[in-house]
Amino acid sequence: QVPADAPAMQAPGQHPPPPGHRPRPPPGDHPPPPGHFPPPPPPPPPPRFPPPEATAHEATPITVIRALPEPATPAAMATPVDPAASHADPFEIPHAPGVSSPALPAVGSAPLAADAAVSMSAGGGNTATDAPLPGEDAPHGLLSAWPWLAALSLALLAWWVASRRSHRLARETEQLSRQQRQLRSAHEQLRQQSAHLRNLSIHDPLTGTLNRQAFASELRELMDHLSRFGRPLNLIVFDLDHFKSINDQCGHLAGDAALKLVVGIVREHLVSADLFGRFGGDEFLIACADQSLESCAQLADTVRAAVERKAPLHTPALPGLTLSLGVAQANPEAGYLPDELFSRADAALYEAKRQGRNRVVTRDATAVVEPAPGHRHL
Ligand SMILES: Nc1nc2c(ncn2[C@@H]2O[C@H](COP(=O)(O)OP(=O)(O)OP(=O)(O)O)[C@@H](O)[C@H]2O)c(=O)[nH]1
Repeated sequence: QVPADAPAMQAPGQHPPPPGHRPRPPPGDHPPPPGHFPPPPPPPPPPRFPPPEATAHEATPITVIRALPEPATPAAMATPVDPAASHADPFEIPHAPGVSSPALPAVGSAPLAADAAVSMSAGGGNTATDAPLPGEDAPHGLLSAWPWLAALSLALLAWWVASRRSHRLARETEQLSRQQRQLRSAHEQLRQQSAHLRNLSIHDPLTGTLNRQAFASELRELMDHLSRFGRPLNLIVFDLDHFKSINDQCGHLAGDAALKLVVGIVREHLVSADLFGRFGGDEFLIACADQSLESCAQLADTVRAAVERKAPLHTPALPGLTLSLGVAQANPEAGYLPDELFSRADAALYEAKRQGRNRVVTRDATAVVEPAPGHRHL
């Protein structure tokens, strides 16, 4: 028996009555007759049961957790919801009669369920209607899929950016390639124009031979090279005989044709190492490297004879066209001085004119050379 003043010291429900305790009958009730046992007392409240002041909203997570483990059958889904039951617990998922409701986990041993309920409540106030139906993806599935969707979106964005960059680079590469081809073509045109201008600057436009300045430059280079080895260099200076009369009798164009004919004949007898230039007017120069004076004089006479033989056969005919040639040599004894060599060859030419034209005159370094009238140089 519990003393009468004991319940006043304890809060109701905080301390369960000891086992075997039977509640005190209300005042005025009669004690049960012998042999009659009162109904058993309700089970004591669990220690961690939500306090009486907890709202229905706070208890909702527990209700949802109870509904999740076992989905309702189609019959249960078709059963209308009992309004009374809704009033009792608006967040409880209705179930059909006869369908056993999933067992509510023991409150005192369900801390994980309580945590899950808290997390779902924080997600936006779940209600019984938010619970996934059979066949639907659970919100947890969507939540677990969004990182993959985000990664896929990032991958697509990266591919799009890379694709645009690749197309831009391809366009720029094509543009650069086109500009490179244009530059290469322009460079080739400039190279050809430069070569043409250089060709014009060093050659005589009428006959194509080296002009006076170019011949002099080439002669000095060749002379410097041969002087290092002590090899001879021969110079031929020749002039067309009575050329003025050809111009006067046959015309200036016939005079040009006579100049070209002579140049062509000379070319037929030269080698690539020889130099051929036009001194001016009807005078020309030939430089032959590494030959004896006699051999070079023989070459000069061969050219003379060819002009004399071919001129009458030319069209228009150039009868009486002959050459006078003077030959001199630069060697270790005579020295390698271009102007001195030219003076001796020019004196030999003057001597050939003086002796009657259409001939070859040679002047070696030991010969007494009568200088040509007037002072000429390369
Ligand atoms: N057709 C033509 N004539 C030229 C050219 N250059 C110079 N002449 C002429 O060539 C002639 C040269 O004559 P000269 O050097 O005085 O003497 P030449 O008549 O050859 O007589 P010799 O030299 O004494 O045999 C001049 O009448 C010039 O007008 C040219 O490019 N074309």
